[in-house]
Amino acid sequence: MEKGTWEIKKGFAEMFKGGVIMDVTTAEQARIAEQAGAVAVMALERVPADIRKAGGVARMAKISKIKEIMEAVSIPVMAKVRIGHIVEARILEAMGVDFIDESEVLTPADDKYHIDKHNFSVPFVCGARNLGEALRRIAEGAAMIRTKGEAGTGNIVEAVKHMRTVMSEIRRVQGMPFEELATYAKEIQAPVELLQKIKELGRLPVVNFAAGGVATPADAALMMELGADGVFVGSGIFKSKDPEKMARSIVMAVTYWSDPEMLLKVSEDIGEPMDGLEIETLEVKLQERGW
Ligand SMILES: O=C(CO)[C@H](O)[C@H](O)COP(=O)(O)O
Repeated sequence: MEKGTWEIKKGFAEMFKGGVIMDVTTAEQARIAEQAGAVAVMALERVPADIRKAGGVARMAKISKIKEIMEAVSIPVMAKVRIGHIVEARILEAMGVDFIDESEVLTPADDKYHIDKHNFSVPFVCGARNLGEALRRIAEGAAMIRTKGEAGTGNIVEAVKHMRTVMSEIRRVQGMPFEELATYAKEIQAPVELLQKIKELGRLPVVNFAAGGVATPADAALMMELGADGVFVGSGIFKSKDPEKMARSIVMAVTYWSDPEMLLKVSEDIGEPMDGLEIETLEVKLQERGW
């Protein structure tokens, strides 16, 4: 099969729809994620709550760590690179990871430019807080979008804000006559061709997951209710008191997000969720990285 075409990259991301992608830092965590029913894992050095706590520069995970995770599971393995770090991305592509996340959770390598993702065979996912940001990333070649939220806080409010923003901007585009699209494209700094596509499809042209701050099964189901195609969870699982239970319950909640009886059942026995942080108290907002 031809490798690395736009259709293949985009189609691969579509296979994750309705699923949960879990951040993992060890082979052991990757196995927990796979057994819980994650559709993919994201290899990184530390989960966002720990990155936030430790401060300093957060980079691509150690090669040995990523290899260990790739060997431990049969589901796809994603890994993060710093925004604009072309070489970290080339290294991950050479390793054969399945997907790259050009992520604001790591310290940016470039304060102006994101990676030209068309230059890679491996597909990329990128974060966005609004439609303009999502479309700029897609124009650069991202085959999947995730709303940013505020990673590592266990606070769902920013994830909700970003998903609601993207969805309401899509609805606005749907109602716009064609002659207004060019001006709106200029306003949100997005290519007009992509806005035309959105008007046609009534959604983003790639899969859009929610991320950043999911800490309970109810949080995960809320993001599905708001229109997410699936959910990324990191700290919410591995900073909870019982990661195995929490991972399983979050997967169930994403599958049965519209069934309150089922949500009640899967929310009953999850152990203690991670501690949460108020957004107003944060010194660093990861969501502000990238543009
Ligand atoms: O950047 C990500 C998506 O790839 C993180 O996995 C996600 O944002 C995790 O956030 P949290 O730790 O709050 O669940």
